[in-house]
Amino acid sequence: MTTETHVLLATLLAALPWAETPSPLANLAIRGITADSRAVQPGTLFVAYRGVSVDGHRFIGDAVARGAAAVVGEAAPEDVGALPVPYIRVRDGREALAWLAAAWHGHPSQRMRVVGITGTDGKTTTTTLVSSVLSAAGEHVGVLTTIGATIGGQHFETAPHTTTPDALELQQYLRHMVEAGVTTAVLEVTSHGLAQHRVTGIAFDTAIVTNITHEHLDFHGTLENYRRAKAMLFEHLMNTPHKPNTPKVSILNADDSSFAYLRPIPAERYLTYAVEQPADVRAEQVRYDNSGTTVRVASPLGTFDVHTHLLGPFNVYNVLAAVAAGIAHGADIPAIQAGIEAVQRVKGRMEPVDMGQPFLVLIDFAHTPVSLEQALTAARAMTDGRVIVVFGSAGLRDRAKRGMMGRVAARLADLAVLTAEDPRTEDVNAIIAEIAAGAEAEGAEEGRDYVRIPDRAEAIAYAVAQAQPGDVVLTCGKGHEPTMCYGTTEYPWSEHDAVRAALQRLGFTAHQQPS
Ligand SMILES: CC(=O)N[C@H]1[C@@H](OP(=O)(O)OP(=O)(O)OC[C@H]2O[C@@H](n3ccc(=O)[nH]c3=O)[C@H](O)[C@@H]2O)O[C@H](CO)[C@@H](O)[C@@H]1O[C@H](C)C(=O)N[C@@H](C)C(=O)N[C@H](CCC(=O)O)C(=O)O
Ligand SMILES: Nc1ncnc2c1ncn2[C@@H]1O[C@H](COP(=O)(O)OP(=O)(O)OP(=O)(O)O)[C@@H](O)[C@H]1O
Repeated sequence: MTTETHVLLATLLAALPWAETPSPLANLAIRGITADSRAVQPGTLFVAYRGVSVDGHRFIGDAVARGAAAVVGEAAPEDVGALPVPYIRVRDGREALAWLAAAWHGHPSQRMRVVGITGTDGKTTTTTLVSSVLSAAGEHVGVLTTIGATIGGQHFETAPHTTTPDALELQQYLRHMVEAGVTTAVLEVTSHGLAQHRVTGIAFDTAIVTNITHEHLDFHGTLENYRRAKAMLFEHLMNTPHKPNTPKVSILNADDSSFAYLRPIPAERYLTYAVEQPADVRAEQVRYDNSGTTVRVASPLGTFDVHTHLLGPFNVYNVLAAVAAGIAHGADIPAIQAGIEAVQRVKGRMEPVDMGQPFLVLIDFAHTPVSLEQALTAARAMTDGRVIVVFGSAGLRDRAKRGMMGRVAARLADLAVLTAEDPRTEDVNAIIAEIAAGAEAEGAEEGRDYVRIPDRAEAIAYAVAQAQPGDVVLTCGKGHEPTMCYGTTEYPWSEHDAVRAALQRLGFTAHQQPS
């Protein structure tokens, strides 16, 4: 990343939270920062770290040959060898990159309020609800989720299959927000992003957790590591600068097992939310009707009703988290109610597709055992008929969850259509076999309770063709995603188009606005 401007190396290094050397480097002009040697241009600061698949230190020579002005790395200088440019050793290259990126962009997170939302399931939905509540309360909100970034009314697509961008890109978004007059940034933050220091250096003011369950253990190794990564968001509260009149607030789900783990992490204010346990923000009563869900909330502001168009009992939790965020930011009851009500749908999350068919079709993003269970339970509550589910499991990701998802589907769906979900370089049939093994362990029988149709468009067509009036068809795991990965290629994909095409094949043609 380079620009016409430059920043002195000393200024950048001063942002590192540990002492860095040397004054002779003070006046070196840096024209850009990158961790990718292929992006180095003359004057760039190259940051080397030990990556997931390759050691970035291997590319120092390449970076220097392309004109790097200086190199930051984790390795001891004697292991790097003699360089014609300054080498600055740091304790952790990724961490250093994050602070350098923040400094390069002028620490934008220190110039607005920043809300971070983490958890296994419900981050995107909660981020959407929180931003709507804060907007209704008069804040100028910038948002970054899996679905993309929204800044000053403009939408930006982010990279496929990623949520939390790399530190340099993320800081660039934050700077853009400041320039666009954003007063509050609401960021969906993943455990990958936390563990890889993509959000390190961001001055978070409010941290929210949805829940912490089984996911991404392929990446983190153990549940303990996964929880530690999530905890980093809460540690960033007190480890980053305070802003005037802005307390550091920790918003926790008192019904979730993460509560005991996250509560000891220091903050200036705690707000808890729950349905079951006592909590600051508590659902006293939940009513479902055709237009959505009404929750009676008992809170420090008093007791009031909020109505959401979102479907599914789990959304009660997402709504409660957003109410708590509103309270933390000083929103009044009407603003909280208006903000929750304003969210009509979240793309690809329990989203109905209505082309006049006599059964319900919902597009959902559930891709974990817990979220699949939640989605199926919610679907079951919407019908006296059958629940038909279409889903797969991603290649090169957490294998343990495949069988677990098969078990969940066998227990909760009347028919499961097992299909592709980004197989990547794995064999789609082998992935489906692992899901099927889980389903069979739960007593499901192929042909009766589940079928295998690897082609996802065909799987969806089959599912809707099986539906009888009153049934619910739920397609899980792709949601909003615009591509599907086979091998190493991302092919265009639209779950919405696939569902609409399947319904058209059955003769349903009523027009629905594209989502
Ligand atoms: C597998 C994985 O975790 N990869 C992440 C990781 O890559 P990495 O930098 O360690 O990659 P590497 O290939 O080992 O390269 C090491 C270093 O060598 C450098 N290099 C490499 C080649 C070269 O010629 N020159 C060179 O300088 C690279 O630029 C890099 O600095 O660190 C990068 C910086 O943080 C991430 O962008 C990248 O995410 C990849 C793109 C990815 O797909 N991540 C997914 C799994 C992800 O993070 N997903 C979550 C959401 C998950 C969910 O909720 O479902 C997300 O937050 O997006
Ligand atoms: N609070 C919740 N608890 C459990 N499941 C949920 C919750 N909220 C949503 N879900 C389920 O998880 C799916 C994904 O929702 P959402 O995109 O909001 O979560 P996410 O954490 O952002 O996921 P990702 O990080 O993969 O984008 C939904 O489609 C729904 O099935």
